[in-house]
Amino acid sequence: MKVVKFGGSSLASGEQIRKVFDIVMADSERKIVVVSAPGKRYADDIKVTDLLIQCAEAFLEDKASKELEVELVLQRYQIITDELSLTSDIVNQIKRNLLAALNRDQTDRAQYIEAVKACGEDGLAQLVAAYFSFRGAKAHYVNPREAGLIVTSEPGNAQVLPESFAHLNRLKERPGIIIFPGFFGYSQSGEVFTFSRSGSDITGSILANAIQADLYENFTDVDAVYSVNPNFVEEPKEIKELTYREMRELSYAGFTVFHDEALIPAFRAGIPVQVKNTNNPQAPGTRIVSTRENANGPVVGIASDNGFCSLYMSKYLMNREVGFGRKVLNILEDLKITYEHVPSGIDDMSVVLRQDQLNPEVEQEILTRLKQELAVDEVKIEYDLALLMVVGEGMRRNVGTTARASKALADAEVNIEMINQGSSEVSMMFGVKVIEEKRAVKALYEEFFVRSEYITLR
Ligand SMILES: Nc1ncnc2c1ncn2[C@@H]1O[C@H](COP(=O)(O)OP(=O)(O)O)[C@@H](O)[C@H]1O
Ligand SMILES: N[C@@H](CC(=O)OP(=O)(O)O)C(=O)O
Repeated sequence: MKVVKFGGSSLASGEQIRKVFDIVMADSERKIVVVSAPGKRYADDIKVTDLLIQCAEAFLEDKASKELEVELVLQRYQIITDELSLTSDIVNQIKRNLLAALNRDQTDRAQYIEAVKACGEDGLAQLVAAYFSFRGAKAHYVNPREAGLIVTSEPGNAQVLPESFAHLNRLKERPGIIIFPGFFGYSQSGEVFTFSRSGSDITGSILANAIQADLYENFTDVDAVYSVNPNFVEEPKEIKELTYREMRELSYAGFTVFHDEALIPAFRAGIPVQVKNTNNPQAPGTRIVSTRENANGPVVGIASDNGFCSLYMSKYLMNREVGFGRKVLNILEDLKITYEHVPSGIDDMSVVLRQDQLNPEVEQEILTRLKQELAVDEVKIEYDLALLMVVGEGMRRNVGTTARASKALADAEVNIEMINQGSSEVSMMFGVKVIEEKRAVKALYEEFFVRSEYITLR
């Protein structure tokens, strides 16, 4: 049995949904189909989830444009329905559900937005199920509440609760193909909560674990996971096979093609994940597994992400002060700030954070508390950093990878602000200024994928 997830780009139009139908019907093992909300049809298009967020905000603020915002959402479903020659019944049903969410109680703002956001996936799952039936397939929509997908009550950041897996396991006994909306579940008290953005990947992985699927197929709009972001380098090398650890590091560090939290449920059940292209299903794609046999050099991929800052502090004899690091992290915990890395020296320490967690007041509070409570000699925050992650299980066995990476960056005149060879042993992090991000990624790609191939060929 297989679980198949289709991303928003695979469901953005009637033409795309026809491809989805053909893919699912081509393999009778494809039992559960997880769908996202309609995504972008072209570069400047707006995803339905973003339209829904705008819509919820317009209702909360009682803006004059609120009816128009509803129309924009419904239009997307109407166009798809027309393209698939379905009757308007399905759009009327989607409209009723959306209006019910929009007209609900607004006391809890976050909860209100959650309920509206989930309408994107929920409506499209109903539409896709109607289309499959129209084409003569035995398929039906299943709601996550009815199926027992129970999650924590964290708006936009829900986590699956363990009891869900036993409930969802029963889905495999249902006849026909199940069309399941991704991205959200229900709390124990029955309220909708969504996963973090792009979280339909997580739903697919949870379902694959729950039914002990043989494979979790994740269909998107690229032929494979590439060794570097294809928006940075033209026609980058495809990755054939990756381990869960490598993929988790890469997706967390910027490979948006697969959600970083989506690997854990599949990994725990030992289910391989295959990333494939809806627009080119013949392409083999990328397989994510526990152990990898193909060892093509120490590095498998280079990811990058920006929007980070570094909180730097120094204090003479910091190394001898018991509890210094804990006190710094306590201050951040008090302010509910998460951190990414903590590179440190004898007398200094940096904490790398996502900078959207700071504002002038929070920044001032951190600086004041560090000076008053820890008596640091120097403290400063450096903004606009990009983190580059060089990933590969082969790095554990190879000597000199760090030297090669730093030389490549030096040759490209990229100033390295920070290096952290993490304890995971499969990754190495470089901090650079955001303006140098692309140049740095290209230099590393050249070093590990272009130059090394050239050398081997010769
Ligand atoms: N290393 C990478 N390999 C492949 N795609 C990548 C990589 N890094 C970023 N991407 C981007 O991820 C996109 C697919 O993810 P996403 O847009 O979320 O798809 P979906 O709509 O299927 O959920 C690709 O079109 C590509 O631009
Ligand atoms: N529609 C949601 C969830 C999702 O997974 O979308 P996509 O498959 O288009 O990344 C979002 O935009 O966040």
